[in-house]
Amino acid sequence: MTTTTAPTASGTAKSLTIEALHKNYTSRGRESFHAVKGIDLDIRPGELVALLGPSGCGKTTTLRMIAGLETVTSGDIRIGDRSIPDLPPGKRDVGVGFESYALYPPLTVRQNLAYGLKARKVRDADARVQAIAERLEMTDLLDLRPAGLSSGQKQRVALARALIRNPPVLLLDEPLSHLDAAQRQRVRRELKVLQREFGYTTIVVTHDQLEALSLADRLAVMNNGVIQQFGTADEIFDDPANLFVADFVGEPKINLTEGVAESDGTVRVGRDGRLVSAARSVPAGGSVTVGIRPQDVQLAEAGSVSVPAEVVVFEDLLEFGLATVRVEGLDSHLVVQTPAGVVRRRGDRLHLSAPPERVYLFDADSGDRLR
Ligand SMILES: Nc1ncnc2c1ncn2[C@@H]1O[C@H](COP(=O)(O)OP(=O)(O)OP(=O)(O)O)[C@@H](O)[C@H]1O
Repeated sequence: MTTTTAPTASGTAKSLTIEALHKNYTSRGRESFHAVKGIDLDIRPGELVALLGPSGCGKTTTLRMIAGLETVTSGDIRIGDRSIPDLPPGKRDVGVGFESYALYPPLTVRQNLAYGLKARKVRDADARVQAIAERLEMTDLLDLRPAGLSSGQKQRVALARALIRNPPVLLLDEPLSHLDAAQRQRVRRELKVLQREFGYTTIVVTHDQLEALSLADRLAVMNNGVIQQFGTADEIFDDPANLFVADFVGEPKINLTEGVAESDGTVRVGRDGRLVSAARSVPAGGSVTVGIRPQDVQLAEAGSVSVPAEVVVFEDLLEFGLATVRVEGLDSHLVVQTPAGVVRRRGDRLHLSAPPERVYLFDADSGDRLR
């Protein structure tokens, strides 16, 4: 396997490979907790991967194992060809942007940023501090001490500290969560520019999908200590591996409803509705969970294979509209995205359909995708 690519400003970009990684937290007198359950990830040199998942799914634990802040229960982590679980954190070639990573209180931000560089006798340490501070819009913070910083300011300092060493691998845990909206957008863009420029192989942990989509080359969607799907945003959005991924990724949220597979290959939805799905591995008469994204719902002719519905509420969001509709025989409403300028009113009757490859079917018990 090749593990290096073209030289970048930071030297040579390195791959990051994770194999069968497990973490079992054990503490005396307490039940052990299996937080990470066999993760595999193959991250290309210079690639930015977002680790996306709900609170408690094991994202931070995974990052801490790569950084060496947490021991590995089993499995391997390699940077390039080098296996790192037995190396101390300082020898791993990893830049860590964790908020909790303490700054030295008596030193100013400038001194904190320069500290590691000076310890390694880097000659242009002061110039590098100045340069990174300018890129992250934080020159005004350089002469302050950590105790005087807001949480958003601390976050930018943590990011600067991770970047300043030009590490081949960069690990960022919720790097923008405390910034206000405008700042978040600017720092996000700058982070991406720097990451591209210097070729850091990067993992960003986030539970914010917009952040993940805008930053990442590929997303790893995680739940319950397991990677549920690893792919580009389009792959994950267009071809979700299971019910969890379909439900977790996408805004507005996917419609999920119960359905019954018919012998003619259609799926019954509600009392009178039917849809065509491209899924073939569904036994006739079987109960399934049907998933359709609001963006994929189309209007159909009355009498065609479709789902009759009635508008309950319409929201005009300028760039598009959202119609919430009631379907006879379904417990919950469906949401339909409509093009800009199309106005629906309460009581409007519609016939809904969707392209067959966009009508996702999931096993009603396991949530596995039926194809
Ligand atoms: N030191 C520990 N001992 C025991 N259990 C732990 C320990 N640290 C974390 N856990 C548990 O492991 C699970 C995963 O935690 P982790 O912090 O990795 O999740 P996360 O996905 O990063 O969540 P969040 O977004 O809330 O930080 C959680 O259930 C957490 O309670």
